[in-house]
Amino acid sequence: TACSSKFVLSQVHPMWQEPLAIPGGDRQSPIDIVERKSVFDSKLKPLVTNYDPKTCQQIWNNGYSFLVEYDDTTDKSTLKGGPLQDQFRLCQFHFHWGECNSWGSEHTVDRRLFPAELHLVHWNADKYNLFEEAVVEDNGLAVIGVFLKIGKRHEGLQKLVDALPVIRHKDSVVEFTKFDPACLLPPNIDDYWTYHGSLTTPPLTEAVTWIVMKQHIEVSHDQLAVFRSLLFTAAEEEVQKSMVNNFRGTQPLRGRTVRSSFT
Ligand SMILES: CCc1cc2c(cc1OS(N)(=O)=O)CC[C@@H]1[C@@H]2CC[C@]2(C)[C@@H](O)CC[C@@H]12
Ligand SMILES: [Zn+2]
Repeated sequence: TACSSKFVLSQVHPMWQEPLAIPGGDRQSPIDIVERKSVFDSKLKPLVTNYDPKTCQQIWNNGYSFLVEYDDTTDKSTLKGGPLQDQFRLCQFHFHWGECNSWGSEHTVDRRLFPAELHLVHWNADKYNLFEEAVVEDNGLAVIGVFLKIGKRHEGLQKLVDALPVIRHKDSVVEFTKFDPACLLPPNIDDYWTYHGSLTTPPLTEAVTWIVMKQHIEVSHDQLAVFRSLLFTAAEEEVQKSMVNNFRGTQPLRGRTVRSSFT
């Protein structure tokens, strides 16, 4: 299968065609984070997350990943500090993963790939009124990235894993409540890399302050296997396609500096 060690990752085609022209194009994500080239910035503050599980609303398969969506009409689930000047509201989190454990993450660290990557998407509620407004602004979005590794079962993730079979097909949605996304963060969120980039799925807008955690979290092989049981395709389509390899390849750094909050 494609997962045998001799298979070359470059032959894995992401599920959507890269557009020819990209808005701006010199601040695209994801990137390869070269540890020894990242610059320690002592002015970077600790990240402050304040998530209210009661704002968790639903989980849906959007045909690219599955998104756990939060009520972002008030300041109940917020992110501030770190590299951020303003307060951001959590609107959704989702994951990217591979067809096997050899690849699946979007960012890489010294070219190292992880089996999956979690993205917690926030928008700047101090400056804008809606996610859709912020998504086209330089300082509009902040996304926390967390790498996943295969290891012991993640107890907090299991409630999410149990909901996935109900949303197997594209455009399916199910109510999902009282989930605290803080349980998906690693123990130490003070060590991270940060840089200016873009969304990694259309509209690919260059609106994101990326905050990539140095520490990963562990999930079990069986938990990640349930991610792979999802489908890109809608129920009525005759050919069903497994939702795997839903990651974008790394993009040119174009002179950007990656800062680190740790030495
Ligand atoms: C799952 C990857 C995904 C989906 C979406 C975004 C971003 C996403 O991943 S990423 N890696 O953070 O770029 C930002 C735009 C979002 C979209 C989900 C659907 C929307 C919320 C639309 O309803 C309007 C804006 C859209
Ligand atoms: Zn993402």
